Amino acid sequence: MTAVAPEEFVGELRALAPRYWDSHPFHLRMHAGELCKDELRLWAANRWYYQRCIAQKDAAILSNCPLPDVRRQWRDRIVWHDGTRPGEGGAENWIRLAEAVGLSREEVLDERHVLPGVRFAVDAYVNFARTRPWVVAVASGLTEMFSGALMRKRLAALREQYPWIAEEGFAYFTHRIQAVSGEGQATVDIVVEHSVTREQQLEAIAALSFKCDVLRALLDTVDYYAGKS
Ligand SMILES: O=C(O)c1cc(C(=O)O)c2c(n1)C(=O)C(=O)c1cc(C(=O)O)[nH]c1-2
Repeated sequence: MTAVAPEEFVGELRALAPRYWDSHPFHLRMHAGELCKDELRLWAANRWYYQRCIAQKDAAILSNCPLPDVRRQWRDRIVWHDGTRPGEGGAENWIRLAEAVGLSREEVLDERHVLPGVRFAVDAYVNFARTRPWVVAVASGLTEMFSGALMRKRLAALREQYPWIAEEGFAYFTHRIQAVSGEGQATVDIVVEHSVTREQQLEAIAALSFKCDVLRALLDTVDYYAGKS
């Protein structure tokens, strides 16, 4: 099988957009202002588990990647999430969002609200990055092609529909929206450059599809338990 041209390959990756979680019923209810405080709290506490595992996922990619040029770029992601000192970084900003919706730092960090299905889905993502070739693991992060638009929509909806959430709580999104525009393109460039054969291209497409399943599984679980506690 011969590899398709880069534009066609990127088109195939983008064609997975309908599988992305932006159209998940839980997100639609969030954007419509239909979630109660407890449901937003459940979401924030469970998304925390995703946020805290992303740096480990990225470290797994780093450890499997033999190319200094790629590693140099990729390590910035770990710094972005962890910050350079305690009290900074994306993960910390997620905790501030959780606090703004009414959770204590302690109950976020001890993961008492993290649901089994969420843990399984996120752990599968980290294990994927640990065990698959580094470029395939990088491709699984290509949901970033779709996340900028979703985060902009979410930020506007949260400000408008849930005015009781203090503005400090939104630092995660305001920072992430900026980061993702650059990172999203950089990820596409790495995947295109290093997926040379058709088999590698197909593996990258399958990886993105897997990641869409991870995100959907996470939100299916939250949606199932929302309003039940
Ligand atoms: O809020 C969102 O909808 C959303 C989605 C995604 C994504 O599509 O994977 C990420 C993020 N946020 C995010 O904040 C983030 O740091 C992030 C890292 C990754 C990744 O796979 O490496 N995805 C995402």
